[in-house]
Amino acid sequence: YSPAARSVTHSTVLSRADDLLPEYDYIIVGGGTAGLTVADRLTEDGKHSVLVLERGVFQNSSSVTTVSGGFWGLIDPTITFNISSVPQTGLNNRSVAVIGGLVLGGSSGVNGMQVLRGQREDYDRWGAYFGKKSEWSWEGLLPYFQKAWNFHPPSPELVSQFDIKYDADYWGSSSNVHASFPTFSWPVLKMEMAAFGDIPGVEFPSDSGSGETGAYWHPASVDPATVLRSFARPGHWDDIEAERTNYHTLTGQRVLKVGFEGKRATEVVFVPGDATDQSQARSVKAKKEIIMAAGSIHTPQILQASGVGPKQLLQKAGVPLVVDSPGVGSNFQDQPFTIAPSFNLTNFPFHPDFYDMLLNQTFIAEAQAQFAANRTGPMSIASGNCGSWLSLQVITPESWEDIAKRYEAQDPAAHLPCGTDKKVIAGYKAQQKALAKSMRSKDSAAYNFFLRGGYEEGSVVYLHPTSRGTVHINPADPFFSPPEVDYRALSNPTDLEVLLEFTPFTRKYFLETRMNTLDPVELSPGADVTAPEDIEAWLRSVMVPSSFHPIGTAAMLPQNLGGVVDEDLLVYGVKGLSVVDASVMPDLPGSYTQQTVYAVAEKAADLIKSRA
Ligand SMILES: Cc1cc2nc3c(=O)[nH]c(=O)nc-3n(C[C@H](O)[C@H](O)[C@H](O)COP(=O)(O)OP(=O)(O)OC[C@H]3O[C@@H](n4cnc5c(N)ncnc54)[C@H](O)[C@@H]3O)c2cc1C
Repeated sequence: YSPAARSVTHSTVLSRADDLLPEYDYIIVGGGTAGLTVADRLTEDGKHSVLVLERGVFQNSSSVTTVSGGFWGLIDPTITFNISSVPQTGLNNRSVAVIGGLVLGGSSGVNGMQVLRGQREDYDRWGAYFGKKSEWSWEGLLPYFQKAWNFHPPSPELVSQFDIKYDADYWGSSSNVHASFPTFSWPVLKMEMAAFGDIPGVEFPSDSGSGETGAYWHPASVDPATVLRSFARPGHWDDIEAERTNYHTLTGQRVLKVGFEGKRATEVVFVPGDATDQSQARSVKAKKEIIMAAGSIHTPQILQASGVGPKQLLQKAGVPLVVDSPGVGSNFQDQPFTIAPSFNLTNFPFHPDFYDMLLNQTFIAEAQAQFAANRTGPMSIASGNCGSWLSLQVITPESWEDIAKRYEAQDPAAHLPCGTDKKVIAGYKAQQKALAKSMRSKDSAAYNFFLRGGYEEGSVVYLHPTSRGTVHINPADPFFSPPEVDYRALSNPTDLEVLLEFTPFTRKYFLETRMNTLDPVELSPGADVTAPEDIEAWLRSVMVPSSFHPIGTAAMLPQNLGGVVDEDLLVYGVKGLSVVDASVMPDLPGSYTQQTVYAVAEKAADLIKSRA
């Protein structure tokens, strides 16, 4: 390979689309978390040529790299997309912001850096959709979780100060993507964590990666050598060991569609990122495979715009049909947030705390000086490192069985969008059975309280919602208009039933454990809001249907269950096209999503190499 290219780092970065080779073995659409992981693995033996086409650009500003606080990327509009969702009828017709990374490295470059794995049952459930022999299981994925991360244990001082449990056997040490702990943490967290143990049924597992429920400390995606964000770009793109002339990257390019010869995917059509029409469209060919990694919001858009999607939607948009794949853009899931009361701890003897880092100028100046001197202290904390991941049995010992029973008895079509395809309904029926089982399992988490370490707390995430949304191309403009994103929040009544249990449980945590000695006063919705209908009204007014963990829009499920990809991650009905990003997860793990995305991508790379 000898294109006119400049090697800024180790992947060969093409400065212009004119420098592209006419043909690559593999083309990866989206240089995000999954895309760069797969690109790195496919190019490491030097046998295959790979092109990554990414809509964002290389960006190494402080909003990408800064660890402290965790969310500088989220608020930087130059490296994120921000789409308004369809107004949510379940949320008083509010539209909510759909945000993800639009930068080389994708959402791993803007996320909150919390590294969590979910429960064993989550991955066994995925495999069970295909049958007992599936290699998608906890045991099947564990080697990929280990391969995906380079684990650095917490310091002995942190371990003894906070009673942190960890077991390095659940982790690996060879990846360039790092999982590490801060060098400092907020003193109140010791008590906040211990207080979970005052609640019957809450365990303290041996490691955050052991696949169990309970209260635990977990690492963040931070490189401990530099105390900068560790993510897919440094991990799988610029820190690779030698320049790879077979690994090409072209940034600032918006992929519009995949082109087919018959049923074989052969080319990718793209335009410069700022183009508003197709006049500058060009294409590049793939010999072996086109690999979709544009994330759960844009992978379904590109597939639909390419003719792979629900027939009626494509007809409406005037997109020629390549294969009727009703699951593309259905089965959309994310984890609701802001769904439990928040409390102010009015008798608070712990100093410093999380709020000092926000409000106390003297403390902030000291923390900055300490970080500048040796990269330690409060500024080494990202968005948090501990909390609880608890089963419905723990949350509501009285009602979990009734909730599961009522959910299981639902007509699977009843709460899906009108006109949902029969196969997609069958897929939901299978999920309904599996999720009802999870509701009854003490080894599956429904509720997550993530702790920040301040005098005010109340950040709760619902891990396994039952409502299903959609991501569809805008029929008026499939290519340039953002996709229509509809969470269909609270469309399944089981979600409200579960969420109504989160309020009394969270109150119990503050008022009936050792937390009570800190004189907690409820801030929102307020102690006088106790009737279910009032809590429901509050939920509908404040709930956000997303924790930025979208999945499921190109689900790995059997084809008769509305699946888009098979167990090898190949798109049904066509040849030479696969999906490797978060959209293949058939349902959510009981955790945040980045750790799983990396593990799935590592496995995807092996699957792709095995068919090379
Ligand atoms: C603000 C935020 C906070 C989060 N916090 C956490 C957390 O703390 N812990 C956790 O575990 N998870 C977190 N997540 C979720 C996690 O980061 C994602 O699940 C994961 O990174 C998704 O990886 P992906 O490969 O599926 O997609 P992405 O990493 O988003 O990659 C998709 C890539 O495709 C590119 N692209 C899109 N459209 C096109 C197109 N048309 N042409 C070319 N390229 C295109 C995008 O620019 C992007 O680079 C967070 C996510 C966000 C957005």
